Parts: sequence; structure tokens; C-alpha cells
Amino acid sequence: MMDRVFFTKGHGTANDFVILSDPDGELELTPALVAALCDRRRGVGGDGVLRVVRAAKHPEGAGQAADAEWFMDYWNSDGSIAEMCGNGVRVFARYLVANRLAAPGAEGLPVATRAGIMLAVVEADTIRVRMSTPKVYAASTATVGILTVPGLAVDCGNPHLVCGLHDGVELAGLDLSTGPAVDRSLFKAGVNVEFVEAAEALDGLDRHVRMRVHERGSGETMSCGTGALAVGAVALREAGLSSGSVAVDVLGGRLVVTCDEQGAWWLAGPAVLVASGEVTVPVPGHQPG
Ligand SMILES: N[C@@H](CCC[C@H](N)C(=O)O)C(=O)O
Repeated sequence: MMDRVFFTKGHGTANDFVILSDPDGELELTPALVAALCDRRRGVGGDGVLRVVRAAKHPEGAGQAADAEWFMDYWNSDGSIAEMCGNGVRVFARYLVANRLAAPGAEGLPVATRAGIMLAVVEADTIRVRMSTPKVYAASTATVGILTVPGLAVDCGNPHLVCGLHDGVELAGLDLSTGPAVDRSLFKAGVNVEFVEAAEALDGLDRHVRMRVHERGSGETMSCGTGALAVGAVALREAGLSSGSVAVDVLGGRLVVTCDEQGAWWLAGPAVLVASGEVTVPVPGHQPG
């Protein structure tokens, strides 16, 4: 069986998404269809799918419909569902504005997600999103090959483990082609793992770091917005700062994480739409009758 699907492709610092417009929640989105769309050789290719659906029309968005018209239904490329995607929200807001589905008011554009409502502020090429407050809640470790790195578990709506590299271990040398080994009893639903090294000081920023990430459900990606938020929270905490800005360099560019004087957390970076069209994807597992 083949499915014909209209799509838009977008990315935020090269964390890329297949965007599906489904305002009334009529699309039968399945893990197999998501995985087929995200397939980089047989499909459109992407780290995940963003389904654009009216909050009122999605069972997990309906409770937020009074405060946000649109719900970001986010799926990882393996067909699993995640609570939140920081780059995804920024690309989602770009899509809403570009397609005149929402106006980018000065007070921000609310986007409902499984982790609550995020507020997107469009500033030309940059989209800045008010995120939920990252919560550091446990110490743990991640193991890559023979290297075990201590880290901190951070809840950003979705789960993260932030591991700082020291003692001459280089970020570029890590093999993230498979997932790092983690404590499954702490991360029962899986975890996104960020590895971090310090970078040179930048004017106007309190900290500057580089990170690579292995994402739950997507593998190593070029960027992860909630991952950057988790990394920014750990960097400010380690610097003893209750507010400030952290530049987080990812393989796909730069994100800036800010905790403002009011204690609100922001994620800023570019968000771009690059293509749209129609794709015909085989639905794996379907036996021709
Ligand atoms: N790339 C995203 C995070 C996507 C979800 C993640 N893989 C998970 O399963 O929690 C981001 O930009 O935050």
C-alpha cells in the first residue's frame, strides 16, 4: 500500500522535520508512516515529524485549546512520540506564520505541546521560544565505548542527561553512531544524552559551550533545542548564576539559551522552511492483498 502525503520540510540548526498540515486532526498518522517519511533514502528524510493540528482537534491538545489554537504533535524518526521538541516548536511557529495560520504578535505565539504551552517570538530569521523551566533532578552517567562520563539528569518536559567532558577527552572523538549506555532504571522512558565541552568566551554571553547529542528515537542529530536548554541550565548552575545567557554550539549552528531576571527560560536560534511537495511513501509492513 502507498500513502500520498503533502509535506513541508524545515529545520532549526539542521535538526530537520517533515511538517504535515492536519488542522482538523483527520490524518491517520502511525509509527510506520512517520518512519517511512523520515527515511533519508526512501522518504523525505528528517529527525522527526511535526503534525500541525488544531489543539481542539487533538486529544492531547484539547485541554490547552483555550490558550493556544495550535498543537505540535511531535514524533521522532523511529515512530515514537515525544513530549517536547525545542527546535520543533521554533520551526512549527515559522510554519504557522509563513502559512498565515497565526500572527506573530509582539506578545508571542502560543504553541501547545505535550509538555505544556510554549510561547514563540518571531524576530526576523531568529525564533525565540519561552520554554518550560528545566529541572536538574539526579546525578548519573553515560558510557560510550570504554568511556564513562558523569552527568546530570535534566527534565525539560522531555528527559535529558547532560555529561561534561574533561581530562582531554574531545567531543569530536566520540562515536555516537549507537546510543550511549545509561541507567535504565533512572530513565525508564529512555533519554536524550548531551556531551559538552567548554568553548572560548564570547562577548555578551555568560558561557559558551559545544555539544553533541544522541537523541532518543532519532539517533545522533545535528542539534537539539531541549538538549541545548538542558546544557544551558547546567552551565549556569555550575557557574553559580541564577540568570544569564549561554551560547550552545551544535553541529548545525548556534543556539542561545537565556534565563532572564524574571526566571523565564528562552531558546533562540534560526528556523527555516526549505521545501514543500507531495510524497508517495510505501507503508512498511503492509502485505499486498
Ligand atoms: N530535537 C528535539 C527533541 C526531540 C525529542 C527527543 N528526541 C525525545 O524523544 O525526547 C529538540 O529540538 O528539542
